[in-house]
Amino acid sequence: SHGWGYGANNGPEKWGKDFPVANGRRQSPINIVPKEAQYDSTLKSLKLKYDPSNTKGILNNGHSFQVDYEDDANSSILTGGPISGTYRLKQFHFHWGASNDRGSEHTVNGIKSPCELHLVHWNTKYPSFGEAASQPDGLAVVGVFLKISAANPRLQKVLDAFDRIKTKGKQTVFANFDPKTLLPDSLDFWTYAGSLTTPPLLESVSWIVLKEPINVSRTQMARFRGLLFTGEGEAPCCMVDNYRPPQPLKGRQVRASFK
Ligand SMILES: NS(=O)(=O)c1ccc(C(=O)NCC(F)(F)F)cc1
Ligand SMILES: [Zn+2]
Repeated sequence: SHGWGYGANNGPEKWGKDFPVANGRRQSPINIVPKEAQYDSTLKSLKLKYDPSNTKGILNNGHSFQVDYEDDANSSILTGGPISGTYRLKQFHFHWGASNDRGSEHTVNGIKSPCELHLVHWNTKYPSFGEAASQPDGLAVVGVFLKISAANPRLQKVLDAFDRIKTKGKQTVFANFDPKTLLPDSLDFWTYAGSLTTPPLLESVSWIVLKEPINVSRTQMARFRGLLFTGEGEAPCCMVDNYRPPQPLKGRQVRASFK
């Protein structure tokens, strides 16, 4: 059967058929309107502590590529910000467009970025990621926008792995990568209660979207677009436009950690 994807027949407009929560009350992504975000002085600063030796590998999962981390100890964790307790890093991945005018999931004042990084963490009050993913306070995802600028040397190691994960299902060894190197100087953020942006669209995510983008060059973006949605031996389909558009806010409040 044809699973979900980003094509005309299985894309975001069709997900509600198999996943009715697609029309739920806390869906992601959203359009962020900075002027309507409420500054909340009680928000703590974000604390991210990552151990590069936890890096497990890099995988083309047919929707994006992700870098997976060991999560059987509190060595790569997120604390502070809007969350209470300790959340462990599970993986990070990206969403991007076929051209530089689109690709991000969150938008700011209706403006799309060419790419968006998601660092996915789960609440250690639950026994596992899978368990946490079904709880309203189970996950915390840090979103970082990428903007076209000079080449970002911190992305090079990720890009250099693409030749080995070109097709769906391929994974390769990837070691000692510190995701902290992908973060901007400022950890100022917007935060709101949302969901996974891909099926099963579970409403379990505390979203933490950084205000400051990181750089990516046109050439580096072109290499993202060289990955394939399709598996080896299938008619090749470029992995591009793997983003869900903004969803209705439905009365939710977006808070800002900064004035
Ligand atoms: N794009 S996102 O919102 O950061 C995002 C993050 C994680 C997952 C994920 O682990 N899906 C598999 C699961 F949990 F079993 F359903 C999907 C989307
Ligand atoms: Zn994502």
